Amino acid sequence: MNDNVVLQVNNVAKSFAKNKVIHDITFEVRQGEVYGFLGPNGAGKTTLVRMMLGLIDFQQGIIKIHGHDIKKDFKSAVREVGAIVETPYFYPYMSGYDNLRLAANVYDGVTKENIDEVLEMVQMKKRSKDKVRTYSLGMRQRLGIARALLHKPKLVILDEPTNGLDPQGMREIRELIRQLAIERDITFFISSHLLKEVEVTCDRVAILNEGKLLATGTVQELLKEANADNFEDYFIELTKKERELHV
Ligand SMILES: Nc1ncnc2c1ncn2[C@@H]1O[C@H](COP(=O)(O)OP(=O)(O)OP(=O)(O)O)[C@@H](O)[C@H]1O
Repeated sequence: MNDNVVLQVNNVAKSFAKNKVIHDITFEVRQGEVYGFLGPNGAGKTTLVRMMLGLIDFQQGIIKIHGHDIKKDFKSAVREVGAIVETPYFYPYMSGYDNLRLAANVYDGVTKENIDEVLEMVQMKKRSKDKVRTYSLGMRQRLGIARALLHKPKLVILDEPTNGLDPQGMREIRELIRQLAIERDITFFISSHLLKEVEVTCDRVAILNEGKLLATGTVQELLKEANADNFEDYFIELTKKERELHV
């Protein structure tokens, strides 16, 4: 394996009963990049994220995290991942700090210093002694990212990280992700249906539609290849072509 590769998804397919929802997908994510997994509602993003975390099984292909096969070497693979899938849950009547302390019990060797460090990283140190019920949605999301970082994972997976946030909250999360990737060399895999969000946050993107991977690359590369000048037009055209093939 190339040391630079943190996530490998190789020829992966998944069906629910007879309904194939992921079709032979292959891509890889490199150390330190912010990778956007973009697709309309129902494309299969959450399904793939859950497969990557070992939460659901799949019939075909291999998923490796930092070289560890999620099926054959589950413990080593998940040790390398931090994730937020859906809205992170916290005990509302406990402080942010105490919530993290509780979460830290799950891992070996996470110290008080590690908790302080992740709170600092997401700029939540000042509010960490306040009860979570007093936090805004954006603050809860930042605390969720702190929790995902506690065991120093190689890869952080965020499923729709700005869902429900106002524009200011969205920008804060976006800037935090970019900052952590650049300053801490943390690799992010972000699933989203928000084009603008992915365009401004991610180094490279994969476009998923009806369980099929239609394109991968930087936004600039994709636009150049298709001779398009705006990402929204490109995306709608690309997914429309695919839809038309099926009518
Ligand atoms: N447990 C399940 N049983 C049967 N079908 C499922 C199950 N989970 C997901 N699906 C189907 O798989 C397809 C992909 O769903 P998924 O939730 O992964 O899409 P998504 O891209 O995350 O969409 P959204 O942006 O709306 O969350 C959909 O057709 C969905 O109905």
